[in-house]
Amino acid sequence: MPARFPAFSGDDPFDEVLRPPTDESPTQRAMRIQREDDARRVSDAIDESLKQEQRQKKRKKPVKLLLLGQSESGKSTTLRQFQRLYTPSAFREERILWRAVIQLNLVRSIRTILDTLSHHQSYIEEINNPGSDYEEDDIASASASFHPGFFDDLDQLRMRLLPLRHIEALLIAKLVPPNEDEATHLGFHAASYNGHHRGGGGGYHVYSGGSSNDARQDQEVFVRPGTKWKGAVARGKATANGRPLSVGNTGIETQDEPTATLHSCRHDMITLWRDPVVRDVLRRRKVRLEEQPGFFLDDLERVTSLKYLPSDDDVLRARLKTVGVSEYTFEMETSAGRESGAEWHIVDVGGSRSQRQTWIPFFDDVDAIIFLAPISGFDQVLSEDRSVNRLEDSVLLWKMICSNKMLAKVDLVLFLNKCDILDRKLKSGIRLAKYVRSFQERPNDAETVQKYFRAKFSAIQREYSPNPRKFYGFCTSVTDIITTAGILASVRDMVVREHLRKSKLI
Ligand SMILES: Nc1nc2c(ncn2[C@@H]2O[C@H](COP(=O)(O)OP(=O)(O)OP(=O)(O)O)[C@@H](O)[C@H]2O)c(=O)[nH]1
Ligand SMILES: [Mg+2]
Repeated sequence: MPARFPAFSGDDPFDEVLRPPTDESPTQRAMRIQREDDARRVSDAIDESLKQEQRQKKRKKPVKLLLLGQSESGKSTTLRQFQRLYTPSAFREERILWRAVIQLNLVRSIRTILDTLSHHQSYIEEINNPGSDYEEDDIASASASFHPGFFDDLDQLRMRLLPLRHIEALLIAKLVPPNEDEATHLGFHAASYNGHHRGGGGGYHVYSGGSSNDARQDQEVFVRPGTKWKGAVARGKATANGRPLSVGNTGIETQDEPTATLHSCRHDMITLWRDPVVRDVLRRRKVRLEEQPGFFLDDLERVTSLKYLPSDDDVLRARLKTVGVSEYTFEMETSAGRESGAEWHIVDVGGSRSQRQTWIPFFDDVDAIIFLAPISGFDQVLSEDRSVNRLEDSVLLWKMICSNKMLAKVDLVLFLNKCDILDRKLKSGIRLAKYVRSFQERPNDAETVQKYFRAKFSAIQREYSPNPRKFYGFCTSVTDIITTAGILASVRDMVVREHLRKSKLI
């Protein structure tokens, strides 16, 4: 085959062109050297500016943090803590928008109490039925705390609390976008009746009547992450000509109706929650509202006041389920050492089982993962699958994350979360060994239990990680402002340090 180009002579083809002319005069030579020096200076300046740009880019590359864990593990709460600490003015401005969420949490707690009482009442009716085969002792024990007229009083209370049904619908319409179909049942609800309610399922419903809103009202309220729902609530707060605008999808809200109604119902709600008989029924039916997310019954007076503005603590304790995956981007507002002003992307995901396949695209280019394992859930089941123990689910998820090859180089931060609830449970006499046999005869106190879990989760990390990596474990209660501030500051410093180290290696 003929060669397309003449054979390469070995001489530099540019030599001929660039070589100084042989007949160059001294003046021409000086001018040429001057030109070449100028050109070199320009070229060096361009090189330097390119390098600067590159350095700038490396420095500007945002810190990317991914929050993972099962539903209700505390991911969104951790994100709120980051926002509270590092973008405090934005967090403060948004507090009022959480009022609707907290009001809904409260209304739902009241509904749970009334539902529990209804079920207990129908159980009593059933066991008292002449044809029933219940033992005398069962009957006596189930009815023990009821004084004559209790159920009549309860019926009247129910009637007076009827407006809460409308308020619940209003608040849901405000928060939940229309046409959303992913939602779980109010997990706690089903749990409370599971294995207790032997009656025919009848009983009264908390609120009379039925509507197409009933199905929505039985679901756990959720939002797609981002600020859309906040926009909807904020629009609801806007005023035109001094008059409040209609809100959400219903257009039926008048003057801040939820606040006014909750205020007018407050005495009845307080009576219900403080009643020793009601507490006794909740205890018998193992309904531990205090341990449930979005618990505000102990703050009824404050939360139902007409001028209620959620505190930081309230915002952290509010419950709003996440569906979907979203990146929250913010610049650290406060001075955070050298990294003040750095851009952070924190990815918050929905943790329920149906949501987990949406996590994978976010595994790319992550600096660190905070994995939340709520260790207080050792005696609970998932609300989306009641055959699965929560702790077991967390352990399996942790194994999956540790062994995932895409995440092999990502640093892992583990939050063994909800330690405050764990502590209360252990103190109330619930024994870990009953649910985790390998715990054996160890002392059933918070310190030993936390140490045990820490060792187990660390061992999984070591065993399942494809290669050694940085790993940090903390025992947390992410609703607690003071302890969490310290932990997040450590996490921030650690993540930033590693981020810079990796940027320098690029
Ligand atoms: N007592 C207590 N409550 C907590 C703690 N962490 C979170 N919570 C509460 O638990 C509830 C659930 O927390 P979220 O942050 O919404 O959970 P999540 O992981 O984002 O859940 P999904 O959005 O469903 O995936 C909220 O009401 C929180 O206030 C904790 O350490 N202690
Ligand atoms: Mg969430």
